[in-house]
Amino acid sequence: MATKTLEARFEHLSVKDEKEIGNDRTYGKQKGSLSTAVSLSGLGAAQLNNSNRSHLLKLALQNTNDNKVNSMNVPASPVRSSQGARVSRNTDENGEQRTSTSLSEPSVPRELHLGMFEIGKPLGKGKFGRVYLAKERSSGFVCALKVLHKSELQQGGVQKQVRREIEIQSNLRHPNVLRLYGHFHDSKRIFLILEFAGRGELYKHLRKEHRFPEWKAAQYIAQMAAALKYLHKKHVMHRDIKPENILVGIHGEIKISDFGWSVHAPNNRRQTMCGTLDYLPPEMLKPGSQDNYYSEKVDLWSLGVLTYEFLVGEAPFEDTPVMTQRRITRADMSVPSFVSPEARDLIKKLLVLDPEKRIPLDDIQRHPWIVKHCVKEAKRSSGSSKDGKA
Ligand SMILES: Nc1ncnc2c1ncn2[C@@H]1O[C@H](COP(=O)(O)OP(=O)(O)OP(=O)(O)O)[C@@H](O)[C@H]1O
Repeated sequence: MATKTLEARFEHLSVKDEKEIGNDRTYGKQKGSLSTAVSLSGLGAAQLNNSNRSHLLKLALQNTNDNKVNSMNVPASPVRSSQGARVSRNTDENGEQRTSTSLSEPSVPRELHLGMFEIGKPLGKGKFGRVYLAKERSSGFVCALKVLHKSELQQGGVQKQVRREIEIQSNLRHPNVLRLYGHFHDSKRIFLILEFAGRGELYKHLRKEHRFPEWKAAQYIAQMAAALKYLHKKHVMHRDIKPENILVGIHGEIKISDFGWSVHAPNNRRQTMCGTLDYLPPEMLKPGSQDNYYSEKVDLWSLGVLTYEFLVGEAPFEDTPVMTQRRITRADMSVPSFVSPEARDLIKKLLVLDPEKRIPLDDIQRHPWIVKHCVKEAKRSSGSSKDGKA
């Protein structure tokens, strides 16, 4: 089935709650033929060996289906969310209020639930979530399923950020922004159905290559500029642009991810590698700076840091935490001589202390360094398609 059709399919699914789907319950034993029990806690089945796994997962997911309550029978009172999506509030038998969000207005509402997905290999683990490759059973649509434990979100005090991430990301549609197709939850977990980024984290590619050649860096920055232009037009500022928050699609295209996490504790790897401050713009370091003291221009500063790190292999203000802060507030950095004059020019136009004086996104797309590498690439690929090459 064509991708477009499959995506459309997700857009028309309404999101409903489940009763105890995949609760920390042990499956398998009740099916006498199996001696091994599968716990779906944290989708722990991923730790099973391959021969058992697919069969047991099938059984476990089938079981969750058997236990599913048809929540569509529960009377609901529709209200509007801040994003204009229709939100229904139902009360379950435990008195727990459950909320379901309809992303669009499907003529025949369908619910999302774990049983719709075949769970594959783990893709990674974040501070609060585990991410699995998954396939929607009826369409074969491949996606990434992110599982967040409500108790962990609560402990970390990040429920609001997750809610914001869901609200923001589910309304974004751009080739360089990771899609969030939908979400659902049970009493313990929240499941996010995400676009699968086949080539994984950009951060890992950068560490492996140490630094990118100029043509590659320029193409990534052009894609970032296009994505940020789209986001800023929608009044969304990312505020946490860094290689760890960028994924790579199957065709090598970048996908910005991690929305609504700007106040989220930074990734451990970066803490241990080079501190947590590297991408912070000077206006966010000012004492007492609040959300409303800075604008979407913060993303331009981070784009400058990103351009530098792509080309040099390390961030421009990398130092001890105190020195990094000091150097950021003075824009104190030097670009190594192996970086081309055009790239250096763009970095210097982005890493400007006054947010209003940073080069605008439109001008980035017209900058000689971007034009040089992206036009060449466009010509190369149109030439190869004329030749009938892939
Ligand atoms: N859509 C996706 N496609 C492919 N891999 C993914 C996808 N989403 C996440 N991953 C992988 O799973 C890992 C964990 O992702 P997750 O979003 O939970 O955490 P994170 O953003 O890396 O870290 P943190 O939670 O600390 O911000 C990622 O680092 C990435 O390797």
